[in-house]
Amino acid sequence: MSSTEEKTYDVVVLGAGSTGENVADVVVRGGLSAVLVEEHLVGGECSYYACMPSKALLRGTEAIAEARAVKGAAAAVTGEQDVAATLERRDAITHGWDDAGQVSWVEGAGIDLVRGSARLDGERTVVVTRPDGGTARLTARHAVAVCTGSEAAVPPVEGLPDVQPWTPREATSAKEAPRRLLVVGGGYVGCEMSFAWHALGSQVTLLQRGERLLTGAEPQAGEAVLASLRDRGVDVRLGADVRAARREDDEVVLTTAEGELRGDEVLVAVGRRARTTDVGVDTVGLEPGRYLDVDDTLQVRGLPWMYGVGDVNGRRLLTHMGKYQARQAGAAIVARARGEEVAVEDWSPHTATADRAATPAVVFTDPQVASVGLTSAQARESGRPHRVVEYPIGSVAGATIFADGYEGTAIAVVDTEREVLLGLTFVGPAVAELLQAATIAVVGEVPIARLWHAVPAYPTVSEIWLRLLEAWRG
Ligand SMILES: Cc1cc2nc3c(=O)[nH]c(=O)nc-3n(C[C@H](O)[C@H](O)[C@H](O)COP(=O)(O)OP(=O)(O)OC[C@H]3O[C@@H](n4cnc5c(N)ncnc54)[C@H](O)[C@@H]3O)c2cc1C
Ligand SMILES: NC(=O)c1ccc[n+]([C@@H]2O[C@H](COP(=O)([O-])OP(=O)(O)OC[C@H]3O[C@@H](n4cnc5c(N)ncnc54)[C@H](O)[C@@H]3O)[C@@H](O)[C@H]2O)c1
Repeated sequence: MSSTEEKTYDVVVLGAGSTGENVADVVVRGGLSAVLVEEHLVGGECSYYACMPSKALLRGTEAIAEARAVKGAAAAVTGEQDVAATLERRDAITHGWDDAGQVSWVEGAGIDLVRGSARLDGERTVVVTRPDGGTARLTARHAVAVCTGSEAAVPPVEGLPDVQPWTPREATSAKEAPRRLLVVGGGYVGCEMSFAWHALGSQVTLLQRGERLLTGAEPQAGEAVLASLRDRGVDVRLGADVRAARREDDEVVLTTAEGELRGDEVLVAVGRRARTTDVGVDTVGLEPGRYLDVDDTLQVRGLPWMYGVGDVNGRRLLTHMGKYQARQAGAAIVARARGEEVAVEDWSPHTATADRAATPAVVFTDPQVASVGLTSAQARESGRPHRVVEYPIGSVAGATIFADGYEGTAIAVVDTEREVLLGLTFVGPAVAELLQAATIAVVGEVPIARLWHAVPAYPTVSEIWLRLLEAWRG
């Protein structure tokens, strides 16, 4: 495309993260033309600075812990983790931050790609400033899908921006472990990165503002993760109030209510904010910097040609949910382009109902926390009649085989009126793989009476399902 070229597509997608790629793929499969505009790496945060590198940093430690938890196998673990090799494996998993593989997938999928920074310029129009300074003007016949994601939020702490804190990007791509790492925020990123860098050699201090870690999860999850972090030597301070930050030579100094803390780096992991500041949303009457307000077909309210998909709408900041929304939004865009009816009811092919009712998530700490649907607190707030059932996972035969001294807990929230599951949380080693069965039970609203026929194979950890049913029956 020459620097002045103007081009029209059926669909223009801003941002080629995991969400944008999927929107483009679905609409092209539906017979529409699509272009993706990307200013950094095709594949987005997940591939290069989030899910993939963070899990790569954690996996070695997890594999060692699994072997150490089995008498006999433990004897084979005679050394320490090879930190350099773990970082090399992380680098291989991120393809050295080179997106050539994803670019070739985009080409193979029949999607056009334009490199550069995209801004809306009124209805259905996007202006791209390319790396060479040239511009391109793209017009959408049917839809503009804004999939520009989110970025790290920085709390209003005096001096914090000046100390150049690590964001999750630096925490997932660092080339070596800092000797002392201060972590502000005890949510997903703060907990996962505290485990990772502690195991890779850093002395970690984790500062969480509230009285619990992982505040959105069942309290048992935060308690188990807290105990495990402290047990392995991470200094976790709850109720921490970071008031100021400064650099002194090579040190970062944080001032808290309890005094000063010193580190070599500070990771700020206090949540995200929408990447809508420089996307030209003001040219279509929206306020920059806010999450896009969308309906269940991911259409921006009041702007029927515009969709906000993935992190940028703030509904569920998870890769798999962004991709799910992309499938639903893509199907809605195709249907509307064909003049077909779009089904707006729950669980239709065009709506992202699971965002509200059945979002699965895993925190990859040790223990892992795997959850779907409502927690007990959310069930309480919803006012639905429900009962909470809890059972220790360590007492099922499969867990005894899996690891000596397995500790974990399963919590089921049951709708007492309809006798279906509203939500499940598993806390324990390797519980991530229990989650899809739970997601199917919640999404399918499988009656408890039928779940008795879903017999878990013996001796697997899935036997926890049977124990939960027995606990429910009493
Ligand atoms: C440390 C960390 C670990 C995580 N781990 C997990 C995990 O294990 N599992 C999970 O499900 N989720 C995880 N997440 C969340 C996950 O990374 C996000 O939910 C996901 O990446 C969102 O995808 P997206 O495509 O919506 O946005 P992004 O991946 O942010 O993609 C947006 C794209 O838009 C581009 N862009 C932005 N503005 C413009 C513009 N103006 N012009 C052109 N291009 C633009 C960006 O460069 C980017 O490539 C993690 C997040 C973090 C921070
Ligand atoms: N495994 C995964 O799926 C995974 C991993 C990482 C991130 N994510 C996604 O990314 C999102 C962002 O993660 P995150 O950890 O940045 O946010 P988060 O919302 O999970 O946690 C932020 C935490 O920071 C605390 N906090 C806020 N302000 C603070 C302050 N000034 N001082 C100290 N603590 C403060 C909050 O109480 C909260 O517990 C997550 O919500 C999740 O959706 C997912």
